[in-house]
Amino acid sequence: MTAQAKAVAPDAVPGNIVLHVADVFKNFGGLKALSDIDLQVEEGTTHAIIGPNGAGKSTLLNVIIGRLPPTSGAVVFDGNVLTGMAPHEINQLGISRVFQTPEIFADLSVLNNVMAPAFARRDGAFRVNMFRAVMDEAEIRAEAEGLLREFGLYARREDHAGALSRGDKRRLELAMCLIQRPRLLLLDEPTAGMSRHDTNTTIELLKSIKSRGMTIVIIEHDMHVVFSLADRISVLAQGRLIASGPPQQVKDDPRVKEAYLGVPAE
Ligand SMILES: Nc1ncnc2c1ncn2[C@@H]1O[C@H](COP(=O)(O)OP(=O)(O)OP(=O)(O)O)[C@@H](O)[C@H]1O
Repeated sequence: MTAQAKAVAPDAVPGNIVLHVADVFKNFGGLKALSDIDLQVEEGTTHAIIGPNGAGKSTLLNVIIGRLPPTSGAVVFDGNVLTGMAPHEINQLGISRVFQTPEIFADLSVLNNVMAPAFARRDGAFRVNMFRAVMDEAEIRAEAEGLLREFGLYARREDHAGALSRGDKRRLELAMCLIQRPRLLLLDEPTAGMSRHDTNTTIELLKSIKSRGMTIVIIEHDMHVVFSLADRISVLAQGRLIASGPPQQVKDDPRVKEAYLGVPAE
């Protein structure tokens, strides 16, 4: 059976698995960046993907969002095989990604940055959440302002987004994702380069997003962030998934200690 067929077989994917990375391999020439990755993300959970530098985390994220085709295997989201789809089609299905380098419109106001994705969805650029087609500008503005209040950016709403601090830009990008009401939020090192204070603010924000039942996949180096948020942790090392499970189980796994500390597993 092919990986793709296996991924969509009804008995292979339990009902509450929203994302299934099924037997994915990714080679760059002779380099095996990902080998035999099988990862399942349950709806409503926060699933962290961790691993030492060069383990394959960014490659995995890029395969999920369609920026890189897998060499073999498939990614299935909510019953849809994503493999072969363009990144914007994957976004339309309800997957939003917050990038390491915030992708915002620097010359637009903070408020307009948050409103822009909602207009795009309302005006037909997005297929899902069609109820948004009836939203008028006042409703979109009210929702955007609400998000900015929650994210501590309301006072800056008329400022150019380019003038925000690094931490505020990342929170703005998060608000731009949330106004699209994604079903899955992918976070690529959301606190990279942040001060401890900014990191803690972002953790609290993500906890609040998580408490609404959002499914989150997070790639993160900072273990304080990982253990503050994750319900499940999957560990990549040299392109292979070496452990996956609840945080304490993963923390105690000798293979994980070996991957991080170079201490041989018993
Ligand atoms: N486009 C590419 N072409 C060739 N090799 C690549 C490419 N992208 C990544 N690699 C290689 O694949 C391996 C996995 O890289 P990847 O960036 O996915 O790791 P990572 O876990 O995200 O690392 P880091 O934590 O340092 O960002 C590395 O050996 C990297 O050099």
